Amino acid sequence: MTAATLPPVLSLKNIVSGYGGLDILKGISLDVGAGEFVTVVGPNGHGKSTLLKTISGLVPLRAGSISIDGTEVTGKPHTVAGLGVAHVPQGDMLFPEMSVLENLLMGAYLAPGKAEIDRRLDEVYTLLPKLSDRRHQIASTLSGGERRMAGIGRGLMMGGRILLIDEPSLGLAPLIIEQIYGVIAELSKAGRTILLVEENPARVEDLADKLHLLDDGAIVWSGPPADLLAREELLATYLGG
Ligand SMILES: Nc1ncnc2c1ncn2[C@@H]1O[C@H](COP(=O)(O)OP(=O)(O)OP(=O)(O)O)[C@@H](O)[C@H]1O
Repeated sequence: MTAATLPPVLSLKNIVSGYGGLDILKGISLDVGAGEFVTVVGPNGHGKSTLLKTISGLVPLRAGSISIDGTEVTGKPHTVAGLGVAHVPQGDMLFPEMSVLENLLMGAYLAPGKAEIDRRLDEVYTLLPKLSDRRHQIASTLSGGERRMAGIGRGLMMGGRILLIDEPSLGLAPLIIEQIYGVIAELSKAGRTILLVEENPARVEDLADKLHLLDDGAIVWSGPPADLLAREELLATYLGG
């Protein structure tokens, strides 16, 4: 079978979710193939974080379906994590009084045993050597960039093949954003499947295979990042520039 005929590893069909009486996602469909890097861009508050939380089961699905490797999932967080989906949430969500190592180990709560935990830890330290240097440092004393790396490292400790990454550049200085995207590019090159949400399409121009533009809980445009960046009218209408 060629790559084009392989079933997607993650497939969303008409998903609807929200909070209280309000639907935030209003029927989203998208596929992510094995090893693909897909980005969803859109302005603040239009449902990007809700999309990732719905996939990982943190926000209940109201309609539609989510499939992983062709099998529909129930949406319970531990079930989704057990299928290899790791969520790197916005704002790191580290345990501030724990060390880097303790935070990383929290990510491996579903790992089958110590040997597998050690294997994942080695992999994280190889990819993110700074975390190895700072393994005994308390998380609250890390810099913003180091915290973001620890958040990504904890996601990798979940053993995820499919990474859901929520606005990794949020609140970071430009140089640090470059470093974080360098790490994400390495993960992609190493074959991880990535679904990332971001406000700024230029950040993923050279990285993403496919980009979806989200507006008010619906996908209004899909294509390669360079095509969106060339469409000034779309950028002005949906992203304010
Ligand atoms: N727990 C919640 N309860 C009620 N409303 C919520 C909750 N979380 C998010 N919302 C609302 O859902 C909408 C979409 O929020 P979401 O965080 O998904 O957007 P976003 O595109 O990721 O924006 P941002 O980049 O600012 O995080 C917003 O109007 C937000 O106020």
